[in-house]
Amino acid sequence: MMNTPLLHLDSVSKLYKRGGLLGREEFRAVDNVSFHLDDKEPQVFTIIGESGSGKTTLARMILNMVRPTAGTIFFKGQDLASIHGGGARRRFMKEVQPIFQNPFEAFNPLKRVDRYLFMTAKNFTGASSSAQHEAAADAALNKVGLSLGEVRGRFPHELSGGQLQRVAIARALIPGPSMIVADEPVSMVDASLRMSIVNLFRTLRDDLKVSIIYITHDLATAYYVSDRIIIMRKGEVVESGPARTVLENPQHSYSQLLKSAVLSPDPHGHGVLIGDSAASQQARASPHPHVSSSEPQVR
Ligand SMILES: Nc1ncnc2c1ncn2[C@@H]1O[C@H](COP(=O)(O)OP(=O)(O)OP(=O)(O)O)[C@@H](O)[C@H]1O
Repeated sequence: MMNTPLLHLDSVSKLYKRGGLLGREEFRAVDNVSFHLDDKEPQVFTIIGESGSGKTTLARMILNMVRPTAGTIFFKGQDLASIHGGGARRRFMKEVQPIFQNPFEAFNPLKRVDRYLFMTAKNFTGASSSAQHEAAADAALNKVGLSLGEVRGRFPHELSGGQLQRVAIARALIPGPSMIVADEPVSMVDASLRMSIVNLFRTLRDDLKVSIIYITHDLATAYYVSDRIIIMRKGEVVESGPARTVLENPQHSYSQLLKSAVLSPDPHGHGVLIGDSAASQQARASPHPHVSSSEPQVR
């Protein structure tokens, strides 16, 4: 018998109405998406696709911030639509934590970042003394390679984008979640630091048994970090499966285009991930390393 999945999306769609009074039409931002994450083995599950493919809408539905128009999302067997009231919401938020694209928007510029950590500890760990809140904040910061000493009293603008995104990840860890939904978490981070952030996801998966939903348009980090991948296009899943299989042997023409954008042929006819060579230096210099004018736009 299959055990209850951690997360299960069953034929999930989101429709928006578009246009003015005349010519108003329904637009499918997410179209009949189904997948599940196993409860036993934590994974980095990547949702990849170009701009407008519905990734953020899907993330918001998984976070229970947006209701699907059709279909059902289950977390540990519970239908998200059945979560009502403060207590139930808090229990869900303790289990499923978000990380957003721009840490400078996620933190109020006038508020010291350590306050967010203390508040999260206060709200989610049951600890009541400020010494306990500080200990929880420091422990979470240590998991992302920082310490309370480094961020204490600092305002967001006093940290780099990479540091601030680490603080956001530390904050997300304080409640002890079983899943983190990270929507484009590295696109505002300096290219040279991206790999260190996605590496962190693997550490969290292995050491803390947290499942990560990694939403991105960045093929290089996706290829490197993912256990499983779904590729979205215009709201639909066009391909899914183990990351290596999908990216090494894409079946769908759109996935093949994606592959050609991130892999370059080597003399033996195998694809080579843009890695350590001149190509990667060029990739680091460019905000969209996998995109060149002759290749598909993957944003
Ligand atoms: N609240 C809304 N009302 C109407 N249309 C919306 C709404 N939210 C998203 N959309 C539309 O749904 C489509 C999918 O958007 P979504 O943000 O999910 O895509 P995405 O893959 O995350 O793209 P990006 O990487 O640019 O954020 C887009 O065409 C967008 O304009």
